[in-house]
Amino acid sequence: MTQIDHQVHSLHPDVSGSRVFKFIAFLYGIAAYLVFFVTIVYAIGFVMGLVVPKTIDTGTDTPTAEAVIINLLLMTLFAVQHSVMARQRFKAWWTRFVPKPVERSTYVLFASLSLLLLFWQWRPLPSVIWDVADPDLAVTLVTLSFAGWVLVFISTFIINHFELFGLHQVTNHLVGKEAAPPRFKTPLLYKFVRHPIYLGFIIAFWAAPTMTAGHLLFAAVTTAYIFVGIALEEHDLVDLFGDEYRQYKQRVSMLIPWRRSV
Ligand SMILES: C[S@@+](CC[C@H](N)C(=O)[O-])C[C@H]1O[C@@H](n2cnc3c(N)ncnc32)[C@H](O)[C@@H]1O
Repeated sequence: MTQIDHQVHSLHPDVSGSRVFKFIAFLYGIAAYLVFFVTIVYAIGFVMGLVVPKTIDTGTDTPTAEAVIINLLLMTLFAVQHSVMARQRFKAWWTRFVPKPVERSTYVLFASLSLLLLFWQWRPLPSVIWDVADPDLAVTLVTLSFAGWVLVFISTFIINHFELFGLHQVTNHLVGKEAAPPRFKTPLLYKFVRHPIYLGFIIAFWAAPTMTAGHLLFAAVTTAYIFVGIALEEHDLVDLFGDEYRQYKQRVSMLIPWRRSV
């Protein structure tokens, strides 16, 4: 290091290890988690058409073609943000600017904000595709949709809820604990399907007693995106865990427990 470099370094010391930074990072992690939590709870109301002021079937009246384009753009924005920011190469690049301990929280925050934008700007397409008349069947579908959301929540805890949403990372950083390297796990539900969280989303989105064109567009595009997301995620998991993950793929089905192929 030259004399000048040394002086510059002394003027701008690395603050990421300081106690103040650790505490601010921790508060940021909590704030990002709270934004995520509000977003996911809102998502349940948005998709199921319950309680929240703006649902998948309400909002500004928009001509059909325009509504489809706006909705597709909103879903594409979420998909691109969510997939690009999850890739190892992107993480390696942007942790040059974003401190590593808050990388996951920042990802969670951006994903939540792009979803909130989607909920806010989503245009309804009210044509009814199906409307279940039988009250028992309608209640069964609503229950199934709730069960899908419950499956999502339970599965996040089974795989590691607090690490998935960044709280684990900022807490470890606060108390000065080294981040553990990622471990391959197949706890409980992961012994039956490789992607219980995504399965929960698919069930929650499709099990609807009244399916409008807008809801159908949402369910179809998100399901297609889930399959793309699975391909990208599994590519990374094979890179990370090698044969252990390859064998898991052969042993355990993707989404449907009794079907090997999916
Ligand atoms: C949003 S979670 C979704 C997990 C899974 N795809 C599911 O649907 O339940 C994505 C994170 O879980 C990690 N992951 C997925 N399966 C895993 C496994 N069997 N063991 C460890 N980590 C896993 C991925 O690397 C990724 O960081």
